[in-house]
Amino acid sequence: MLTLTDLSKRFGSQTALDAVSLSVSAGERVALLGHNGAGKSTLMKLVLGLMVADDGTIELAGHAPGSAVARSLTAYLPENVAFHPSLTGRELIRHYLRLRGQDPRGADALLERVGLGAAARRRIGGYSKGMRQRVGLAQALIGAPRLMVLDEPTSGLDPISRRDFYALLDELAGQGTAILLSSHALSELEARTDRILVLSQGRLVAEGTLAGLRRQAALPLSVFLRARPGQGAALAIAFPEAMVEGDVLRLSCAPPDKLAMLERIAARRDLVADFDLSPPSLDDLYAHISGRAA
Ligand SMILES: Nc1ncnc2c1ncn2[C@@H]1O[C@H](COP(=O)(O)OP(=O)(O)OP(=O)(O)O)[C@@H](O)[C@H]1O
Repeated sequence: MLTLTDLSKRFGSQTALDAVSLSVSAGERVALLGHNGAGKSTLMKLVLGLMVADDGTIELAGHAPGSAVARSLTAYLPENVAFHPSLTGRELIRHYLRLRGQDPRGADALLERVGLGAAARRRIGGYSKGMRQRVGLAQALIGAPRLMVLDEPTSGLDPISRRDFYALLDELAGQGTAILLSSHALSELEARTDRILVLSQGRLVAEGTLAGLRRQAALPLSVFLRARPGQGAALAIAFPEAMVEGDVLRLSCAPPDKLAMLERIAARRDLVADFDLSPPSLDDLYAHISGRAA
């Protein structure tokens, strides 16, 4: 549905994108991750035809970005949606439906779909940030787009609204819509996207599923041991490399050494009352990927 090949964009001496190649298939949910200034918005604006690349090519189902066909296939939700505050949600969506040559009576169903049915007759000026984001999403759903480009769509949404939002994306992807969204937070993308692309200083520095990125990074797991009553000192001697954290011992374990670590713990069941294994957090993983890139 979307193919970028060796895409570069410079602003004066600033390289915003440096030879980025990627693709998004129909029905695929792809997340673009990166720090502030990594190039995410620039990439999206190029895909939408709002800017022209210095080098490289973009194809949307074989069409050039910004062409009439490409525009009709694509929907966009900008990072900061700004709508006229004195219009109601319903008036606004009716307006956009008319602009797209569609029946304005479809507005209520669209607002219902994004959870704004009850607020449809209220003025947007009185909406919360999350509600304005949802109006933006309703607007992006007009015309059943084949490609949705969503710039930090979940910023300002509370956890329940985020969950609802990703459920809606699942539904759209299930109907074959290709989705490219940007985010700062790896932690919110777990199980919600098919592929993650990490941009750093305009370059694509990592690509894969979350599980694949975890495997590539091979970050150590944390192991927490709790001693049997009165056995704390003996346990610390048995695991001399451990750090004492309150009433538990903390060890670090490389992924290939997991089984050996379990055997070692089981061998000291006379000292160990309980243990926990915790994989590296998504924030650790992201810090590792972006740190390595820098
Ligand atoms: N119109 C512009 N003129 C000059 N420089 C720009 C322009 N747009 C973007 N840049 C620069 O290009 C780089 C990438 O910016 P971009 O907005 O694409 O990053 P981003 O990943 O979307 O960041 P954020 O997460 O903060 O939205 C930055 O260094 C930015 O300053």
